[in-house]
Amino acid sequence: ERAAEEAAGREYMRNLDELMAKANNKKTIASWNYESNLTTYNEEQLLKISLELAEDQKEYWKETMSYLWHEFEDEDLKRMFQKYSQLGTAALPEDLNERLIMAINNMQSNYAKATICDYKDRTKCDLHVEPDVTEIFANSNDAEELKYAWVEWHKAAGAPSKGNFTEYVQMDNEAAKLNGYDSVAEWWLGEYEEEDSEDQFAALWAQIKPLYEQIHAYVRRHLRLKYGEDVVSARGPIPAHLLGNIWAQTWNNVEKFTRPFPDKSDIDVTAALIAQNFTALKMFKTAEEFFTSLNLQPMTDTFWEKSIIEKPDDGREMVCHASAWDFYDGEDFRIRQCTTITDAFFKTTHHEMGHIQYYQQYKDQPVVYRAGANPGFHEAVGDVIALSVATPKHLRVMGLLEDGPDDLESNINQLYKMGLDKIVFLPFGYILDLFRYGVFRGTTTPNEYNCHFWQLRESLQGVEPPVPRTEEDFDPAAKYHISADVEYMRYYISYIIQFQFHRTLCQLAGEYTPGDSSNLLSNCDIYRSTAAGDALGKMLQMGSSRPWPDAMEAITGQRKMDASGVLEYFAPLYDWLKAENERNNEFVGWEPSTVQYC
Ligand SMILES: C=C(C[SeH])C(=O)N1CCC[C@H]1C(=O)O
Ligand SMILES: [Zn+2]
Repeated sequence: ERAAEEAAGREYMRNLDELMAKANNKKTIASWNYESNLTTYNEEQLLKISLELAEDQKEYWKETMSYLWHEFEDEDLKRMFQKYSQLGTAALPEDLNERLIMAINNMQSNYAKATICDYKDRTKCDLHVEPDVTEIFANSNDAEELKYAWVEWHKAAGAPSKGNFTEYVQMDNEAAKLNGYDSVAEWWLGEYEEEDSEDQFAALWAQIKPLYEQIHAYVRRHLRLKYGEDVVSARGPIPAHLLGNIWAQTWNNVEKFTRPFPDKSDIDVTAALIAQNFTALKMFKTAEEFFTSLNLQPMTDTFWEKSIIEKPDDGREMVCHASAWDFYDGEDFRIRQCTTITDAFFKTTHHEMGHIQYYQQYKDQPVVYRAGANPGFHEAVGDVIALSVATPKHLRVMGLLEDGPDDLESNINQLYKMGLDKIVFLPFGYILDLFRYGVFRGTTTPNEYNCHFWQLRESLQGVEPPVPRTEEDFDPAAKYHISADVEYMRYYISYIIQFQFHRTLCQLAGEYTPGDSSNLLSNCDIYRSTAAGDALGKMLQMGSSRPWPDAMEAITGQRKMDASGVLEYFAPLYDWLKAENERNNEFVGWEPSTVQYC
């Protein structure tokens, strides 16, 4: 009797999966069209298709739940039914689902359309976050201009979304409850499939914090030397507008005036890319060639046909924030990014192509398994490749860096440059969803959003706003992922596990042996290693068919996420920073901010 039920269930699953592939394809096309051209028509189309699909999903769900799938013997079949038993936002009554979709669309389009005026020419008011505000933070050394741009961007992109954000929280929490969760926080944490995920995330931060405090103290010293004691205090948090990035999430752009050994050759990849006449297309082709050198997949013909790799100049409003898309038909995969010729975008191109590679590797899985082993895995793939690309050794292979010494000082400079990206990002990656968990759980209410956001920014990241903040401001929405309902813990996890993956792949490539200091992990380049590529590809093919510890074990032999990879990679820098901060009698850590924001 039960065997017959399981057989029927298996047949039902096969049909449902085909139906969902077509439904997902239709919805993804509507999303792509809207985000690529934010017209009212495209928004109406997206809403109509989303609501139709939600009604269909409700019907499928009733049939799915009519099977006694909890008692099935086949673990894999049970896993598929379990995933389909999660209706998601489609569980909402249609009117609430419409309110949720519109709240997110309103925030997303406010963010995409937000502009500020030029500091020097206040009549020029068409500066978007990409590329204009990004460039101001990359290039300006004028603390007043940076403060102006910071305040104007947060006014234009953050404050207007406070109402929509509150509506979104209410609707999304309603959906979470209909899916059996107390709030969206538990829904998002459920994607990591472990009872103690929150404790795991906190334990990872405890491992990393000492390293972060050292690089924070070192950077604060050099900013103090540059901007003066009354702009950057000796023992307080760092003002967020001086760190080379509008969100202060990575500090690469302060590298050029804070390097440990300034007289060593500078690795300015941006200048080299421009000198070598790199175009957006050449960046993409170069990144693709790294993947194929590992015996991984090239991009499909449809990819090259339908991706948008530069901001169209037809004056349309669009979502520029880089994204990679799976259209669930095994052939149509796309990237949309408003590429500019910079080192940052060279990294982003590899990052996005890592998503596409994952999509292609798991394209033969049932639709329900076409996802990362956990969300952090999806964000780590491209970054693992970029860790090899960023080495001086590889940059020389690509002719982007002339020959230079491989001595300790150059190595510390290189590690410092990587640390401004990878170590610095970790507290930022951690706090964005610590904030939203509090909001979804109701421990952060709408009249204290900004206060709680900045309390987290100060306590974990050691940064403070450049000017006082009030609850008229809503600074979280000035960050894309908050305005676009994109979970963020995935990046925090990625920046930790990518070093676990890198360490294993480097050993498979014969580029690294633990304990052998003649081949540093930070100088490993897995380029052309099919042994590394095959191991990575095998893990990617699993998609989300198994709990993520199985995927982690498949590639690293471990079943745990831990920061040992990060700490091993940056060990020489950690030692150097500790000695340097001691030598300068630098205060490590930060005292409470004197800026009013609660
Ligand atoms: C490149 C993407 C698209 Se998935 C991105 O959002 N990233 C990649 C690094 C962290 C995060 C960010 O920009 O905030
Ligand atoms: Zn990504």
